[in-house]
Amino acid sequence: MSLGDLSQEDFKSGFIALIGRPNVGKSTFINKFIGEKIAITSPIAQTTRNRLKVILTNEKSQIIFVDTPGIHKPHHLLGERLVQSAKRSIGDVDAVLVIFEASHSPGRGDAFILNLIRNLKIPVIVALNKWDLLALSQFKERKKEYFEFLEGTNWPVFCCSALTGQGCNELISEIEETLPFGPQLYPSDMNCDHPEKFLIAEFIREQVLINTREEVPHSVAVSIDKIEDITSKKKSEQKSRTGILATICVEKKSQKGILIGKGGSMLKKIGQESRMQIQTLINGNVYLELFVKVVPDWRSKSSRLNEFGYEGS
Ligand SMILES: Nc1nc2c(ncn2[C@@H]2O[C@H](COP(=O)(O)OP(=O)(O)OP(=O)(O)O)[C@@H](O)[C@H]2O)c(=O)[nH]1
Repeated sequence: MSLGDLSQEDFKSGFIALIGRPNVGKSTFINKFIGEKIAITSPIAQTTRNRLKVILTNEKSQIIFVDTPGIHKPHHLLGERLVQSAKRSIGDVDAVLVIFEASHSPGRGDAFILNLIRNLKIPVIVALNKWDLLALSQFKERKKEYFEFLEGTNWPVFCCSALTGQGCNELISEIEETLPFGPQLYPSDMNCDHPEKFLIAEFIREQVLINTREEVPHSVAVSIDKIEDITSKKKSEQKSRTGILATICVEKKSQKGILIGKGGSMLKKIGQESRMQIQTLINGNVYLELFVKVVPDWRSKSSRLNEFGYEGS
């Protein structure tokens, strides 16, 4: 672990918040920038619930990305907390990367975000993401629509794809350029401010979202009950192994049934797929045991939200 040369005068460092409607690709950008999977992504909106800081360090700069939950009109207490959390992030950073989904023309939700950041006193960079979904014949028209939509802002605009990486290097150079001069704030080998336990829970939640689609989504939370070294003492079986016990909490009995699936098939699939991801994260073998518990209405209960780490203001 090493900190950069703090006396280096031309080093740049700072925090940049990723802002955008749910599902625009904020987490996919973060993973692409870092070159490994840290933030969870799924086709279901509002995957990101906690503020995750992801750190990208090189010889010239340290960029600290603050992933935020997608901004939208809230429908319940969890939704309100997510939007509060995203708004709070904007107040604490050196710059904002606002992401729009270029596969659609700008709409009312985008205008809501634009109004939120229009008068900010910090630099704003615009990413028109999912550019890979556009046909060549749409490029010119879509660019024009967004330039009109952003009129009067003077913000730099990048057409890119967080999925393919198109335009991402240019975006990183612009962010580096924008950040203030300052010392390295985190060690060079640290790329995330959340403990592994949190990431493990997020990987399991991601597989629940991907595999159950619309049937369970937002009423799921994962708690990690135990992580222990279960490496066999036998000389012939000396491969290191980590045992993980986790509970998936849902709001309704019917959701528990969906999660377990016929003969336990769904839970088995979720377990197998999240285990693969966790093994890559911790670089070792994993034995994962999952339980499903019904906690009625947890999203509307303040104490439960705090327990799962969704802090209020
Ligand atoms: N085709 C394409 N798909 C993308 C791109 N970026 C993200 N996606 C997909 O869009 C979906 C949402 O991406 P996320 O990164 O989870 O979006 P998010 O903004 O973090 O979502 P929330 O956490 O819900 O706010 C996933 O299925 C991604 O694979 C892109 O550049 N091109």
